[in-house]
Amino acid sequence: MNLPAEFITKYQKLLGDTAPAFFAAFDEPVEKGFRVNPMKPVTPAMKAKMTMPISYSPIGYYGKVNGNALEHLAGAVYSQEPSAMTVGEVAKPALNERVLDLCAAPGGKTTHLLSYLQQTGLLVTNEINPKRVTALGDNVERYGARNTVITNETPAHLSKALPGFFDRILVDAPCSGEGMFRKDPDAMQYWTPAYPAECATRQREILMETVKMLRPGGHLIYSTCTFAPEEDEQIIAWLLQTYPEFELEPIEKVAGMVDAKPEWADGNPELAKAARLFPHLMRGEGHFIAKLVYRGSVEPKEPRLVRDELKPEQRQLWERYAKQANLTDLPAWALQAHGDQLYGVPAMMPVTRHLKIFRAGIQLGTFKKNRFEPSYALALASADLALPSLAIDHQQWEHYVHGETFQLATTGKSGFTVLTCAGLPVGFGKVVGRTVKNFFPKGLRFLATDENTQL
Ligand SMILES: C[S@@+](CC[C@H](N)C(=O)[O-])C[C@H]1O[C@@H](n2cnc3c(N)ncnc32)[C@H](O)[C@@H]1O
Repeated sequence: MNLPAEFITKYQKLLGDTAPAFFAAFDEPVEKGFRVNPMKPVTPAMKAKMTMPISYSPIGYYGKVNGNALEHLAGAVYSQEPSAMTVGEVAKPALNERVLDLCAAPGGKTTHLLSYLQQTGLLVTNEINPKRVTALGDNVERYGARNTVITNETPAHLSKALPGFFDRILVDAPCSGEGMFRKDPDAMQYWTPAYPAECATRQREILMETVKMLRPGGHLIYSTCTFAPEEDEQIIAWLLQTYPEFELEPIEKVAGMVDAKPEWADGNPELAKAARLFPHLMRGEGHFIAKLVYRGSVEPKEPRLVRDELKPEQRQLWERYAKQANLTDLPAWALQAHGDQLYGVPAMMPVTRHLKIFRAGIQLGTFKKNRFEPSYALALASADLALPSLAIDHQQWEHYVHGETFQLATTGKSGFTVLTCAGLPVGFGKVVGRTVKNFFPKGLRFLATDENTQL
């Protein structure tokens, strides 16, 4: 690979004897990986792929998955390069926490955090870029999350709205992306010797806002996919100098991870508690991760939480559907209607004004004249709910994602039914006699074949 000349000079100086091995790694094949969603069933095709476990993630495997496969479209697997998986493992939220993923699109780390929250607590997942937030929305929906609010905000607006609110914040910072050069050589186009320092300025600005959103005792996880000390050790050194309330917590170094390098910043030996992942030392593209605990003492005021906002007739329609669908023991939602759309907003979400919310919670469905039509998102989030369901085979699933109706061998129970394939909820169908009407979203339909949907 043709690495920029100044990049080579810089890392020759920094890495000394090990620089040749580091440069040689850029000519090795890209490492692929995938995570399994612990909130969904494992299909036989997944089982057959889960042969090379990643030692530091109980849900991570080496290998490639196909974006058109049933398992991917139904949110049972998520493609992620292996070194990026260390971030979710280090961040690992406990059940019921309030978590913020501040720089989240397309959602690799968000879906990893969701795997540990297990539908409890609250994940606010934010993406500043309005184009990228859509992909984040799609990935959260596929993953089947019922506890997530997606915002499209600047860190400054969020910190104003949610001061001292979070138990855990992940800042997977926008960076110079040196760890992406192998996967995406175009990333090198943006690189100049001055680029890491420019990114560092933005990273400090993001962190200044992040600090305002942590509660005392909360954790901050900072990560980048670059090797540049300006954006890694030097950012953490600056954070510790500027905010003495932060303490680094040690990250266990496994599978080739190494201590971060104090000598690449201000020499503070504490910095060695953070971790570096180099492509010549481990199977992955490269990352930097630091975990800090915030020892601030000012307890924030508890915010007012969201409440139901439904017209009586809407409540009636929803309750009628919920009863039919066995949704009696409802998840912790505030039910809110926006126009004819009903959302289940995580009950732990505070009331916020002036925030650009891309999606608050899960879209449950649409109010039609005198009835309620459940949504695709609800089907994908129903793996552990007792909604009426109907098993279809792979062939029927191929017809389903193409938008076709199909026939049952015998008359089925009428009404909206979650269709499952290999145990995975894939969307709604409406059974009328022997016909299953297709409710797979029009925008997602495609011509599926046995070949193009192989996991
Ligand atoms: C490294 S990427 C995030 C990858 C993501 N966490 C994942 O695992 O899929 C960094 C993200 O930060 C966003 N970003 C850029 N400038 C930002 C800013 N000033 N504040 C917050 N986020 C920003 C970018 O749009 C980008 O999506």
